[in-house]
Amino acid sequence: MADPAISVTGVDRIFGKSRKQVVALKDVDLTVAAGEFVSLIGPSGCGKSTLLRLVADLDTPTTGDIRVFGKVARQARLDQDYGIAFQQAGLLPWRTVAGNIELPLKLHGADAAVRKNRVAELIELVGLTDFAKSHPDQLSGGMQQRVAIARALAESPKLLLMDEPFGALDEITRERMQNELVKICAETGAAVLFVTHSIPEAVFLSDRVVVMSPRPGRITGIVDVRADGLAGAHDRTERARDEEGFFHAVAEVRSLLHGTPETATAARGVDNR
Ligand SMILES: Nc1ncnc2c1ncn2[C@@H]1O[C@H](COP(=O)(O)OP(=O)(O)OP(=O)(O)O)[C@@H](O)[C@H]1O
Repeated sequence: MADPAISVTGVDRIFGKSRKQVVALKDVDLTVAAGEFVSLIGPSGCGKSTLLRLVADLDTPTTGDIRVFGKVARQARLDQDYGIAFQQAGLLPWRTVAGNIELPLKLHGADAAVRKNRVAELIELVGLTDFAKSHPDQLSGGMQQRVAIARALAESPKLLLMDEPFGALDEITRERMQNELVKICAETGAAVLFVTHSIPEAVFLSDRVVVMSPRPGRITGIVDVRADGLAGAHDRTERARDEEGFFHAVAEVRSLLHGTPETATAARGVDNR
């Protein structure tokens, strides 16, 4: 069987020493299958970003093991096995839309013709063909975020790590971006680990929603949205937002977040394949 996109085994992350110590993550085990969309949700400070940073090898666990497509996290980073998109689009203001998307390809030595074709493909994928020559300050927040997503996809990663990429957007733009992300994932087959504070966003986008508790950050339950009758994340359409299964999954995530799991939810909470 193919290696999972991510496997996190027995991970703790403790910051600082002795009395000033912060146990940001404790006993975290999580597997994200190839092509699977998994969201992390939990109160502020529960360690969501820390977990994402560990997977991206921007930080190192105190104990435990992290693999990305079967490789240690550092090797996966060196091999550019994933794309990253964070809340701030982080675009270079002096480069055009095309220039920003092209950057990772340029840094990694792709030749000019390859870069040109790939950038044109990506700009079309995120619907910004008319803005290829614009600069970031000429774009709305949603458009900037689309550029950041295109840039994260530049090297066709089979995994995307996204930390509240739509957190700064208004509700309408946010829903539109969620719909686009579903389409992009269906087209690219990429797995996603996605941090969010929004329950409906997590449910709409994900195959599974991982609920975390604060201090020390642990996984308290996992809601399999497909078990509520929704299509897999790649096949979701706007209509899913009105389905009964959607509301049921939202209620399950909410009850786990508030620490009042229903019996069924608690049973499903240990489902971590
Ligand atoms: N470099 C660091 N040094 C010390 N403590 C840290 C560091 N990074 C994170 N922490 C602590 O670890 C805990 C988890 O932080 P983290 O940013 O992962 O939470 P989060 O769930 O992403 O929060 P939010 O939803 O507010 O973004 C917090 O208590 C935070 O203060």
